[in-house]
Amino acid sequence: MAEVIDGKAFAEGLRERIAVASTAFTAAAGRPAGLAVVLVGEDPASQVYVRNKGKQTVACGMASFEHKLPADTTEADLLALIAQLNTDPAVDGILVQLPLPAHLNEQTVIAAINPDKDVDGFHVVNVGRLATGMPGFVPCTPLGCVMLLRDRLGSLAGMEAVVIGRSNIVGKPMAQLLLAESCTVTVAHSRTHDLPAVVSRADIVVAAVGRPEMVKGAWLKPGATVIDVGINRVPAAEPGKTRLVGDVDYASASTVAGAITPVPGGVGPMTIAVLLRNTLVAAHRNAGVVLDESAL
Ligand SMILES: Nc1nc(=O)c2c([nH]1)NC[C@@H]1CN(c3ccc(C(=O)N[C@@H](CCC(=O)O)C(=O)O)cc3)C=[N+]21
Repeated sequence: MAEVIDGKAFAEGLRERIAVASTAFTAAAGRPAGLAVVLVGEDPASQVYVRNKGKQTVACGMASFEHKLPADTTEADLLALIAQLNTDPAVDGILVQLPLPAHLNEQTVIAAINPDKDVDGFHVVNVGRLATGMPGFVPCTPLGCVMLLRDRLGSLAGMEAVVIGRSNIVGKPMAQLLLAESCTVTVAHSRTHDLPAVVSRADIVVAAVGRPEMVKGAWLKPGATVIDVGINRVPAAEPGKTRLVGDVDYASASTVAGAITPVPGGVGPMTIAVLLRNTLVAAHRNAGVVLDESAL
């Protein structure tokens, strides 16, 4: 049976290290690091995530600024808020919760964020920095996945990595990060011919397609390390209830893989912990205080 990669426990440890560094930052800078989270609309799942982010931000000794805007907010009003946060010296990181309501253009909104406060790493400037190996901000979910992989495998150099999914927020940055770790990287997607054959050569499989339990154990190379980014709510056995499953069929995959992240308790908790890490890094850069990033 595969070893379970406990992302929840790893994220707790990371948050403890962040809290220590955050206290030191507050002493050195004379103010805490600050994260502003902007939520447009009343999507219940988004409200839960935003609340959790706020709680964990405060628990790590940082300041949390929540901006909840009505679903019919105009683009001009949202851009005005972002402009204000860009110049607010108490705000080091800005996160605009996605997806936005359909009348708001996500690319326009992300482009308005100061790249040096873009702790999600979604701004084209940070995408370009990642692609060219310059320091910037890396999207939280893929960075959390690489932390789990490095913790389990040490150097990833030379390994065959297959990323399933090519989204801007997970698949593409994940591929860039694995390339920077000197993996041989394949990006598979909905148009890939013979996905099982592609997956079967992977030492590392990252599933980020948003299709419940799509990746089967029989596709895997025995001993492979499997990172499941999927968070899918599906009907539970009990009528009217739902349960959370990943993009990987855990029951079959865990009999073939060497190690696997569970859902929940795998990649999800890492995403928020890395967001706090990016915010603390942003604060040090913005305040000109030196941070030993290896301590995180
Ligand atoms: N600008 C922006 N940045 C984001 O990073 C962002 C976003 N928009 N929009 C929504 C998605 C989703 N997301 C998650 C964060 C934590 C968990 C998480 O902690 N999940 C737990 C529990 C899940 C549960 O019980 O519902 C787990 O997997 O164990 C999941 C999903 C961040 N997102």
